[in-house]
Amino acid sequence: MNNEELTQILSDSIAFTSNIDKNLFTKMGVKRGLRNEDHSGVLAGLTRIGDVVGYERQEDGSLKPIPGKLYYRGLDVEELVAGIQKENRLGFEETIFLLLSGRLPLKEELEATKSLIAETMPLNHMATMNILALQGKNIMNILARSVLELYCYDENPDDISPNNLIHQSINLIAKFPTIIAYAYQVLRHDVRGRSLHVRLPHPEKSVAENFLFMMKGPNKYTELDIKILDLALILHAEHGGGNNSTFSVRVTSSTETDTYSAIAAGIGSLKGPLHGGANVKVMGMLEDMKKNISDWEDANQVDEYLRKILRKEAFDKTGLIYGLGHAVYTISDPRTGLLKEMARDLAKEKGREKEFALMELIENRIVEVFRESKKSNAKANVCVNVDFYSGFVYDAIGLPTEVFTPLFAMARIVGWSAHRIEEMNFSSKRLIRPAYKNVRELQGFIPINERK
Ligand SMILES: CC(=O)SCCNC(=O)CCNC(=O)[C@H](O)C(C)(C)COP(=O)(O)OP(=O)(O)OC[C@H]1O[C@@H](n2cnc3c(N)ncnc32)[C@H](O)[C@@H]1OP(=O)(O)O
Ligand SMILES: O=C([O-])CC(=O)C(=O)O
Repeated sequence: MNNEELTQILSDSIAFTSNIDKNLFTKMGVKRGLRNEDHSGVLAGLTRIGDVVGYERQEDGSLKPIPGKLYYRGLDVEELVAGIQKENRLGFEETIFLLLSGRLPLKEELEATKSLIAETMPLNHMATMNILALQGKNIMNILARSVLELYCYDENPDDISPNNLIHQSINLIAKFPTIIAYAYQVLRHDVRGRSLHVRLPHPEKSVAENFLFMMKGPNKYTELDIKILDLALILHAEHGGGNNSTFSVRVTSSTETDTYSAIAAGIGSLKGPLHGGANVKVMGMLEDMKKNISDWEDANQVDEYLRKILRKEAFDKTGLIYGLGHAVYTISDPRTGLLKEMARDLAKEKGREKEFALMELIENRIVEVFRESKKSNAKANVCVNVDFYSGFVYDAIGLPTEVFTPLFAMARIVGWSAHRIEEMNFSSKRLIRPAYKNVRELQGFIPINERK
């Protein structure tokens, strides 16, 4: 038997070995996807960091859908954004302090946070050379490998004292933009044959501006580009303990492993198209739609294309409309509205109003088409999620698709850090170790000469 034949046998066995009847979950009281029958998440922990609210529990136990709310350390994110915008400031560094410390910074604390982050952004020479040498086309993969590489440059990588956890968190938060920008520059050089630019981050610039500077060079971005990137970073920074990547970080951290291993687990999770990878898929879906409908203002054509996706006849044929649906939000994702309003201004500045109007039309049609196509077997409420507009925003500020999901990681590293610190420091902590019910019947050992 050759290797291919053996692989085929093993691959054919998957249909049998992985077949677990959906009804068994209900019968045995096992929560599929750690979700209750009403789609709400099984409570897996307590946190003081983020709160994601999409429904209210009624006295009779049923869920009442409500407009989505997101809180960072008890502060409504819409209020945080409005406060920062009113004072005409950028806010990502303030969000970092808020999420790590639990409160808004005083003026001098904010200034110190900005300086510390900017000063920590540069990579040392060896780390730069090693990251530049990493081969590969996927920047999430390169980011995970780079994070594991940083373990080697840390004198105390396994020290889990609170002080060292903060030190490591700041280091990773500050270095993610640099790693991502350099990884993209290498890709651009290797794959597209363009010059290799390794720009040093500037100690006076914000995270958002430094990222644009390292990606695009001086004078290649506008004030609005910086502002909207900063907003996107604020909005992606944290999403409670239950989102898949943060939960992965918490699960991994509960073994008391090192920071780099735990964060690499989060990156691996976020890369998936059902989670952070959806922003790339949304743009692909939009491009495909633009090619396949003749009139971008015709709601009937938009509806028909969306129906085709749901019938697995269009785009990636998975039957999924990317940027739609959420495990918690029902009526709205509060981040989508905030991003959309700035995206509207951006579309105007960049002359992309026609595309923005198409996105708005899709947003207006998507829920109805979903409901009518899915009928009774889908949950009653769906809304567009944050990934729906984020890809358009990044594209409009001239950032390439390869960095869309890494940008999500560049923000979420803050939430991951806060959750890792909480997971390792709450007084009644326990190793996270749920159970799986085995539903395989027993088999006996058969001597090798008697097997058929
Ligand atoms: C930042 C973020 O991570 S936000 C999420 C980003 N991901 C996406 O945009 C990918 C598209 N969306 C989805 O896949 C889903 O909506 C998820 C995974 C995000 C959330 O799903 P859940 O709330 O768990 O819903 P659930 O998986 O229980 O789905 C219920 C039904 O609706 C369907 N459904 C949910 N979302 C979608 C969608 N976007 N397109 C098509 N069908 C969908 C499911 O296939 C399922 O149908 P079924 O009962 O016939 O099997
Ligand atoms: O909460 C979730 O499941 C996914 C999400 O929106 C996020 O992580 O930002």
